[in-house]
Amino acid sequence: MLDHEQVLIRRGPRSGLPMILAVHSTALGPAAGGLRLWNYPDWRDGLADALRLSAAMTLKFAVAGLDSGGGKTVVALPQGARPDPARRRDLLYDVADMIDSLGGVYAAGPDVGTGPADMAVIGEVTAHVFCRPESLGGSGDSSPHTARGTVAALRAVTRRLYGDGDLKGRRMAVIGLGHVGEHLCRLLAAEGADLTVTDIDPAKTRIAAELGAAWRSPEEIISAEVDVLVPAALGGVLTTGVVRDLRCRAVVGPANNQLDTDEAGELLRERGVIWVPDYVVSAGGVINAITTELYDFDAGQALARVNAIERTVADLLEAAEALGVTPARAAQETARRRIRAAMASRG
Ligand SMILES: NC(=O)c1ccc[n+]([C@@H]2O[C@H](COP(=O)([O-])OP(=O)(O)OC[C@H]3O[C@@H](n4cnc5c(N)ncnc54)[C@H](O)[C@@H]3O)[C@@H](O)[C@H]2O)c1
Repeated sequence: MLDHEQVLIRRGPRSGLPMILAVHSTALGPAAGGLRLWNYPDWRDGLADALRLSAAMTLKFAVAGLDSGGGKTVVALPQGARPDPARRRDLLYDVADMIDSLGGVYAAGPDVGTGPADMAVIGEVTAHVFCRPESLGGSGDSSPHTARGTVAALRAVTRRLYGDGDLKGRRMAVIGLGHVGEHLCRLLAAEGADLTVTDIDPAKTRIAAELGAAWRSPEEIISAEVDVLVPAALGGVLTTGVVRDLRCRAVVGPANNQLDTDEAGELLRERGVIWVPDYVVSAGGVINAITTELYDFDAGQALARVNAIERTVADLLEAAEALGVTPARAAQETARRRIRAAMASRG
């Protein structure tokens, strides 16, 4: 059964590239979600990605308490192809026309392969875009807000484990010192957390030295004896093998799609390791962008919504315990309840 409200599939008239725009749900409000520019063996794999990612955005907004629905756009590049910089504008105009044709049902932001500069080009054609550069009135880079939201989630988990949300002296092991990871480590260092960090890029040891953080290899950090392991690199980090080796009390980070398999999720629960779904932890960036650009919140109101991730995570952990389910299942239930209530109130 098609779970989505609408899916547009087009060959871009200027670029010739396959483009998929999936609107999963507008039950809570107009849909939003990133534009992914990525390589796929076949354009249909891009379609599968757009369907999966747009449904995940519905969950993300519903759990975050935002009145937005899930959407996503994928431009499927052939394997090994790189977008031609001279023809990037063609590609972005093709996407912009597609977005504009929906008349505000869906707005796009950046995702893998795109950034604020691309949103500026899309904004030349349609108003339904967010995360344009700040110089153009957009909210720009979302990673500082994603990092801020991650700190809020870490506070909730720390309170759950130790009775208070003070991060001072708490041992945190951060995997990945990229855009989000570096901001996050700076915030955690300012709170007095005891940091261990890693990255595959040895140049990042400079950040560790500056913050007084211990450095481990990516292999070693998995079994570091810490309070919380914080994945902030790529997806799929939690395989069953990795979960068996964990010596932390919780895994809470912004990296997308952390669970390699459902089995790994079950094993976390059996081992008594708290895991909070990444789409809840990483919502700060999109919360800031959507609230400031699409809901006209001021910076203070947007920050309050990002910090509210602490309450969201605390509620999820409580519900999970009360129902005897994982936080992931509790998050899905929360989302379904909100969406059902919105649909019922619309009749
Ligand atoms: N940027 C945002 O606002 C945002 C929002 C939501 C989710 N996320 C997710 O957060 C994660 C980090 O995003 P980002 O924007 O910081 O990405 P990024 O590409 O800037 O940083 C990723 C970092 O991880 C490192 N890395 C890659 N593989 C590694 C490994 N195996 N071990 C250790 N380090 C490794 C890279 O060298 C890089 O420094 C991603 O999964 C992203 O999807 C980001």
